[in-house]
Amino acid sequence: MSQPESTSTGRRGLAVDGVSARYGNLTACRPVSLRVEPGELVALIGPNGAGKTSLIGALNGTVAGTGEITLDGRRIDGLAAWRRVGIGLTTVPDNRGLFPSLTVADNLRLGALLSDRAKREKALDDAIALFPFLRTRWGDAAGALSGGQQQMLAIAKCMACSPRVLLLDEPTQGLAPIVVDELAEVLRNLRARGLPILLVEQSQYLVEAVADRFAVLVGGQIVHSGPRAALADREYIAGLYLQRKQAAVLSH
Ligand SMILES: Nc1ncnc2c1ncn2[C@@H]1O[C@H](COP(=O)(O)OP(=O)(O)OP(=O)(O)O)[C@@H](O)[C@H]1O
Repeated sequence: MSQPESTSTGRRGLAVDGVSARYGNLTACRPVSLRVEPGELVALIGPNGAGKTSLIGALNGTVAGTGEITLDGRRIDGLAAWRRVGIGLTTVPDNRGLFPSLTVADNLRLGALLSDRAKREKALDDAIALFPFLRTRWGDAAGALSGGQQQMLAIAKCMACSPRVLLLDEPTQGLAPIVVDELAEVLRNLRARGLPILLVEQSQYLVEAVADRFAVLVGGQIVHSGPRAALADREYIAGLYLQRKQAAVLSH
């Protein structure tokens, strides 16, 4: 990975320039560039195995990668994963990243641990304010919550880290449509607060409900990007997914 963390462009939000993701000799995602501005929700869609989760991993530092990642003008690609979280790059992983046997309270406290000490209590209070039901489940094991409530807790845990950007990997997995609507409302609310959000999602329903822009990742490459309105051309988007069959999906 490239080293400097100090370069400041003065530009706010998330800037991704030529970021790839690798597992040893396997390239899961070729160099990708994208921007997520403050108050913007960008969706990354694509077929299974396209490299979406791997790209999220390269951004948050849990998967090896190359390229430049800049958050609010600060280069972070040379930093360890935990330091990226401390700076404000937070992820809700596809498995939600909760500790099921710990209480709701302790999951949130763990989330807040990486936020600046002086801001920790306020970050925790803000996270709970977003999801008031959490107070009623404060002492319950996270694993005892419904799937939808666990997803909200996972987002609240990230909010307790005082995020500057939120990465969300397939949050609708296993959720009933009514819960997906609630999730859409939560994401719109976070976006309205100015938080940049990068959403990886298979559900076109959620993407159409919340995204400002989208990009299609196929075979580890962005093959198309556009405003939300362009998603209406479902036949075209579906055709892009099919390119997967023709593309050399992974290079070794
Ligand atoms: N830990 C790993 N080690 C080796 N290869 C991996 C690993 N994780 C993913 N891959 C490979 O990288 C490629 C991209 O996978 P990835 O999970 O990033 O795709 P995806 O677009 O998120 O797919 P899905 O929507 O099914 O989660 C796949 O071919 C996958 O087999």
